[in-house]
Amino acid sequence: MTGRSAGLSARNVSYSYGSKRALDTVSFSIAPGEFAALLGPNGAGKSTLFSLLTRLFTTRDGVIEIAGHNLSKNPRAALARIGVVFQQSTLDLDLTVMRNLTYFAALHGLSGRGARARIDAALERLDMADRAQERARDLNGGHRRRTEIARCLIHSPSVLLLDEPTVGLDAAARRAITDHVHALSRDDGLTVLWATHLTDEIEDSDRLLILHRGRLLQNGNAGSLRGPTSLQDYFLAQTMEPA
Ligand SMILES: Nc1ncnc2c1ncn2[C@@H]1O[C@H](COP(=O)(O)OP(=O)(O)OP(=O)(O)O)[C@@H](O)[C@H]1O
Repeated sequence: MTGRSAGLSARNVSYSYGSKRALDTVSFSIAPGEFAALLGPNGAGKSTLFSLLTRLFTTRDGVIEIAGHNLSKNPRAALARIGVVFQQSTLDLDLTVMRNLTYFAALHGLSGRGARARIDAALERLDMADRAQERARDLNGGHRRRTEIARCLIHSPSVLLLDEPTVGLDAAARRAITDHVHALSRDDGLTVLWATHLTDEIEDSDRLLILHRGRLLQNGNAGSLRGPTSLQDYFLAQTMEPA
């Protein structure tokens, strides 16, 4: 399978740092148009999984497929289909929003009018069009994040990976960003994997993946999994350490 039809999947993926097992036979599959929340406490293995999905690290244990491309056999094609927002901001603070995005477009071989049209569309999608000429340094944290999300759309990826993208933001900015990214999955058919440890960023219709100590404890519809319990209580019950 190729193209937008295949979403994101991991099959029996494991990873160790020396003798420390950080991921243990993790398997899941996220369909196009699906928003999957990867929920786990600190140290669960979320960043390790992101490092494998973006090929910062590689493993021989397990198979990762992105938009139908096997990541270890066909890394170029697979990586071309993902848009990534890392935990740490990677904007150049001295450049304007537009220059940051133009630079990124050029890295993907996009220039001229075609690039400009994609950049304008991406900024519009994140309600950032009127800030295109502002310096990144002058933006608040929420607008910087929205710039980064717009940037990761420019090359028309089919899978978005966001590693705790709301860290350090206030409640209003967090809400704006979670709403924007939910809309990207629902309305544009993007496959989204969103790592977080904050349950209020997750909607009942989302797929919920609970990762704890490197193992995937739950994988299913968030509303069905939590039932009558609040997601926060459900998550705590799943991951509580014995006293
Ligand atoms: N370079 C490393 N060497 C040894 N152990 C590591 C290394 N990086 C991470 N770990 C361990 O692997 C496990 C998973 O870490 P990871 O950073 O993937 O978790 P996380 O869910 O992203 O946590 P956080 O939310 O704190 O970023 C943890 O027990 C962590 O201590």
